[in-house]
Amino acid sequence: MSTALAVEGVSVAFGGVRALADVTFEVPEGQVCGVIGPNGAGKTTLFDVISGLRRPGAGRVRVAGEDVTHVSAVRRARAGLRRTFQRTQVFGRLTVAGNVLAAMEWRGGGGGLLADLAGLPGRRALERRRGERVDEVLALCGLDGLRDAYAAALPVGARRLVELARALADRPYALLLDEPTSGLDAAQTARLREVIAGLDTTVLLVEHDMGFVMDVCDRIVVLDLGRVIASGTPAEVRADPAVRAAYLGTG
Ligand SMILES: Nc1ncnc2c1ncn2[C@@H]1O[C@H](COP(=O)(O)OP(=O)(O)OP(=O)(O)O)[C@@H](O)[C@H]1O
Repeated sequence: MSTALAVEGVSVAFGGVRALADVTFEVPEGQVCGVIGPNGAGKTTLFDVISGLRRPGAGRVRVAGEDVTHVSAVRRARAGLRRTFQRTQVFGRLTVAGNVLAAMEWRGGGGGLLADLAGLPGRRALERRRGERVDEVLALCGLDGLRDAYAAALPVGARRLVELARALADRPYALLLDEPTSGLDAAQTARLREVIAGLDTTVLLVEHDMGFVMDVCDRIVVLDLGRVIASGTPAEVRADPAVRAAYLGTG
């Protein structure tokens, strides 16, 4: 199995605070990996480093074997590394379907104004394919009933699913999900679990809901004070005394 994401000896310091200290782990292609740890453990900083929003003081990030440590966040996203945020980022003035369509169009390839004017057959075929993909992704995320609703009017749980649909729209290589269940009700959480289980995309997720993490993840990395204190299958991590002490306070 090849490695989709690799974090190698990554360190980040904010003044005297070591947010990440020599963090190393890998996520094999197609696997779902959870990152857990108490508040301030460094989870958000790790996501910022992997997605390219923050340069590490030391270490490397590889995506599909390529060293992307010095590649911008936008170029990483264009290459198929997608991220959702703790605070949802959707276009409130667009409908749910419009949001998903916009996520497919931002990469370009539509042919631009000239192609629009000429109404090229290729462009029409492309639009039809995109329309079909929008429908597919909305159905996958349980949003078909909200297709024409404006994103701004939606409750937070539905907005989160719109963000997920946007991230999935053009079949990303890898997905980083930041607290994906926060704001979701039980039915939406169950749907999210199904969506993640059905993906063949590599997923790295930060999540506080332990039941969810244990359920959906193939492997889990545990951070505490910027260090990896354990990693392994959910069962291994659950049984690890260091994890119980640091994270669950039951050591
Ligand atoms: N921009 C910043 N400036 C200074 N310190 C920061 C900054 N961002 C994070 N830190 C510190 O780095 C450490 C790791 O923070 P980070 O937000 O990555 O943790 P986290 O695991 O995501 O926490 P939470 O679960 O609360 O979101 C914390 O001690 C935090 O206070």
